[in-house]
Amino acid sequence: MKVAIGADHGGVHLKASIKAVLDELNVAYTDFGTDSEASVDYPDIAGPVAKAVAAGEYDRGILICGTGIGIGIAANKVAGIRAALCHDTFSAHASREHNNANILTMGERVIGPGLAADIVKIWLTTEFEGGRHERRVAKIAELEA
Ligand SMILES: O=C(CO)[C@H](O)[C@H](O)[C@H](O)COP(=O)(O)O
Repeated sequence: MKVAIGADHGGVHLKASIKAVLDELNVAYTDFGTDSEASVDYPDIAGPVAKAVAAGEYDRGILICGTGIGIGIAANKVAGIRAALCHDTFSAHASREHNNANILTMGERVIGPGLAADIVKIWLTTEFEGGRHERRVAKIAELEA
């Protein structure tokens, strides 16, 4: 599993703690920045991560901003991306089983590193269930056409 990870200035600290979780899990990742609290625009981080995931260069993406909202909205503009905002473990599980989410978004100004670590672990290890969900995800792709 290869993960692309990125954050705007509102998510740099949570990104650092999630990278430690990925290290602990022996999950390979590339950090697309940003690396300081200097203000950046979240679409400039979401775009490269989302395009790399959509191109198949990475299996999954993790994007963090202050809320997880803007960076997810931006990522979902890229065809093939199903970015899911998850601030609880139930949603993390369901976003994989039901939606086959390929990008996880979170907000550093919303949750702490402990819950975020649990969410990441669940999100990375939960498989897509397929079946009736396959049909629904295919209909999402039709909306992109
Ligand atoms: O949460 C975000 C977007 O949904 C981003 O982290 C932005 O940084 C947020 O809008 C806050 O912006 P600010 O320039 O740090 O006030």
